[in-house]
This record gives sequence, structure tokens and C-alpha cells, in this order.
Amino acid sequence: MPRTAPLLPDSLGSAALLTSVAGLLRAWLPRQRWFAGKGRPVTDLTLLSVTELHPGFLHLLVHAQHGGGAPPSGDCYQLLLGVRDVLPPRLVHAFIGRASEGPLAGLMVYDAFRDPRSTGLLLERLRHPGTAGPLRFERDAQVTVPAGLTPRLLDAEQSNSSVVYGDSYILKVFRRVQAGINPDLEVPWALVRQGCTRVPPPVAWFRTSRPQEATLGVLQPFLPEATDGWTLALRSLTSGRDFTEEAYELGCATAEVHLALAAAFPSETPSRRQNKQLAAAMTERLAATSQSVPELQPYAPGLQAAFDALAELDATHAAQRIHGDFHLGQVLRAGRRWFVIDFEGEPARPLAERRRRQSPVRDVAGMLRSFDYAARSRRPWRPAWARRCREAYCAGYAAEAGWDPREEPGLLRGYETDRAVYEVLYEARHRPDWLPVPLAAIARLAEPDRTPSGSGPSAPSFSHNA
Ligand SMILES: Nc1ncnc2c1ncn2[C@@H]1O[C@H](COP(=O)(O)OP(=O)(O)O)[C@@H](O)[C@H]1O
Ligand SMILES: O=P(O)(O)O[C@H]1O[C@H](CO)[C@@H](O[C@H]2O[C@H](CO)[C@@H](O)[C@H](O)[C@H]2O)[C@H](O)[C@H]1O
Repeated sequence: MPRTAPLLPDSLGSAALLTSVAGLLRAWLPRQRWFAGKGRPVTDLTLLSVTELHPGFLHLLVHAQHGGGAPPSGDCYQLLLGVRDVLPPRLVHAFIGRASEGPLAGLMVYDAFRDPRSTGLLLERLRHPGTAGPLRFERDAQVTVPAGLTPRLLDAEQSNSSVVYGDSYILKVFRRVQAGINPDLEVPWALVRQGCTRVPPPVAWFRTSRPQEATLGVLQPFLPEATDGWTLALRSLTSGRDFTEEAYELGCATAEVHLALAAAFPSETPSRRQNKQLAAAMTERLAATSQSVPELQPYAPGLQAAFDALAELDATHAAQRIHGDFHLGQVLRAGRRWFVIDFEGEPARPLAERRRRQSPVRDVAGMLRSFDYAARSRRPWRPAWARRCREAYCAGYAAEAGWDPREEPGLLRGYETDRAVYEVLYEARHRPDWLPVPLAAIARLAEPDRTPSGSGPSAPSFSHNA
């Protein structure tokens, strides 16, 4: 039976609640896909805020410190916990543990994202703007979201958690929370106001004021007929069907979004200093990643050459707001039209950095890397497929933007190298089986006379069980 009386009387301090759940969460958090401190134990857990959204349905912000590194690091995570006396069989897969001490002693604690009753209640909150403790629920007053939509948790491998409601709306709840407005709300909102139709418009969102102002989740229309670019690319690779038309149109769509972003947010005049600073930041990331992923170390000097060359280039493009983590999984194709989603940027970077203006070439490089990723993710390796897609994508981009990314080989190489370094770190932390995919590209990018990735004659083959 769901609870009818609140668990948390006002008198109960968060310290008392933490004694009930800390042990359970310390064991559970590191097993979650979105947990950043992969492979490292949670050495300390602090409760930043707790709000009972409904009897037995708790919203938590916790700070988890990961040990095993020097110095120890930590992140703030958003959790939805359910608490019941008895767990019904339909929720067994959501079970986190039985609280053994504190105010919840003896009660069953579970992941409320997996309980449609709880995610249904969350939608109700979004439909009726208002506050709950430090949480504020807001919406676009022009849009009416109907009641009673059936919730379904998306079980994809993701950085966040998303719930689809009746195939009409999708709510993305940010797992790792940082202070400030999340670009995944800020950017689509600005693009829609700009008249750009390539993004699903945010219709409702919620945020917290404690411990600091931060965006917690965004509801937007769900595109039920859409397929993501990664799935389509793999289908093309397995069926042998051509993908260049899609790649060309994706290039056009990317440029369209970049032009709208340049109109929606202030840009920065290009300067020589820009490329020097950029190369320095890339060099720093290479050094830090080589420290944590030893497999990268032999290639570091070769990769550094790309950044040194970039530092000497004249800046040609104004820095502007961009997508920031652009790849085939971030684009959806509905009918013959591409849509762009997930403007959050690279989830591991600080929010202020993700909101910074950057060169649009960075997004182009992300997508070019993604064609290479798809081509290397299955045997046999298909370099010609990647090469054709890369060319078609750049041609589409040039047709819409009025300048061709291929005319900037030094910039493109620098960004592709930096992206591959990011991917090495990402895979090492989240999907170690996939590490050979970016490492194969790294090996090529580190060669002195490299040809564009995906086009060389004899890059190493590998196997992984993706
Ligand atoms: N508006 C939408 N319509 C249809 N599917 C969507 C929509 N938004 C997201 N998705 C699906 O949800 C997945 C995860 O969304 P995304 O915003 O990329 O979350 P994450 O940051 O967790 O990766 C996408 O790959 C896509 O399949
Ligand atoms: O979850 P996000 O969409 O925010 O992005 C993260 O996860 C991606 C993997 O799901 C990762 O992308 C890498 O793998 C993709 C194939 O699964 C490939 O298309 C991308 O090119 C490659 O970078 C992304 O880097 C990471 O930020």
C-alpha cells in the first residue's frame, strides 16, 4: 500500500533522515549509469535538501564525495526515492534497500523513477505551477499539458533520467546538478523564441533554490515517430544503405541551429588570442586525461602537435553559444526532418564552462567524430562509410552556413583531437568496453601525417562487446 501520511514531520531534520538512507545510497549510487565517480567508492554523503512531494515520495539533493582519487572529488545528485512498508512485486526491480536505522528504520526504500505512480505525481506538479519546499514548478502558460498521461521510464543508457508521458511529452530529470540555469532549458527556450523549429520547445520545468539556484528538470514534446541518428547510422552500416543524404541534411540542420544560436545570444569577435587560449585548455585536458587513463599516454606527444598548430592559427569565427556535446545520439529524425536535442553540453564539465561561447567548429568536429564512432563500432570497420558521411555533412553545413568547415583543417583537427580525448575519458569512466573506439581514432590523430579520421588505409582493428 502506498503511504497516506507524510514521513517527514517538519520537526525531522535532514541529518536524521540521512542516517536512514546513507548506507543504502552509498552502495546504490556507484552502480548507476549517470554516477560520475565510476569505480570509486562514495566516501561521504551529505543531504543538501529533502522535500516530500507526496506521502512516501521524496525528492533529494545529495552531495556524494568519491574517494580513490587525490584530491577527493564530489558531485551533487538529484534522487527520487519512494518509501513503503511493503514493496509490491511490480516494484521489486526498483528496490534500493531496507532502512535499518533512523526515522525510516524497517521501511523499504526504492527508486521512485521506476514507479509510474510517482512519476505521474511529478507530472501533476508540473501541470500546476507552484512550490514545494525549495522546489519551484513552472510552465509555459500557452501550453496545456493534459492530465492522466501514462508514464514510462526510458531505459536507455543515459547521463540523466527521462520519463515519457503517453508518447506526448518527455521529462528529463538532470541527475548531476550544478548551480545555475541548465543550458538544456536555456538554449532551446532561446532558440524557440528565435523562431527555430529544429528543437522541441520546453513546456514546463522545475528548479530548486537550495542549496543554490539550479535547474532540475525540463518537460518538452515527445517526437513519437522519431529515431535517433546513432540508430539510423548503425542501420545504414548493417544494411549497406547509403547515409549521405541524411548526413547532408544533418549538416544543413546543424548550420541552421548555429545561425539561430548566433542570433539568440551575443557572439564574441574572433581574435588571435582565442586560439591560443583554446589550445592551452585542450592541452590541459590532454594532460589530465593522460593521468587518469594510462592507455592515452603513448599518444600524448602526437596529439599535442595538433594543439600546438591550433595555437598558431588566426581565429576566423566568432565564438558563440553552441551545442557543446554534439553527436549522432543528440539528433532525432522524424519523417525527413532532423531535430536537435540535449543542449546540456559535456556533462562532466562545470556549468559555467558549458555555457561559454565557443567556435561552431567544435560541434562540427563532434559530429564528424560520431560518424567515425559509428563506422568503428562494428566489424568490419567501415572507413569509406565514415568518409562519405563526413564529406556530405560538411557540404550540407556549407550550403546553409555559407562557409565550409573543411576549409579550416587546423581548427577541425584540433577540435576532433580534443573531442577524441574527451571520449577516451568518458568511455573509461562509463563504458570501459568502448574504450577501443576512441583509442583507435586517437592512434590515427597522433600520427604526424594523419589523413582525416575514418579515411586512412590501415587503422588498427579491435573488438569490443558493444
Ligand atoms: N523530444 C524527444 N522526442 C523523442 N525522443 C526523445 C526526445 N528527447 C529525448 N528523446 C530520447 O531520449 C534519449 C535521451 O535524451 P537526452 O536528452 O539525450 O538525455 P541524456 O542527457 O540523458 O543523454 C534520446 O537519445 C532520445 O532517444
Ligand atoms: O549522454 P549524452 O548524450 O549526454 O552523451 C554522453 O554519452 C554518449 C554515449 O551515449 C557519448 O557519445 C559517444 O558515443 C556515441 C555512441 O554511443 C557516439 O555517437 C558519440 O560520437 C561518442 O562521443 C558522449 O560523448 C557523452 O557525452
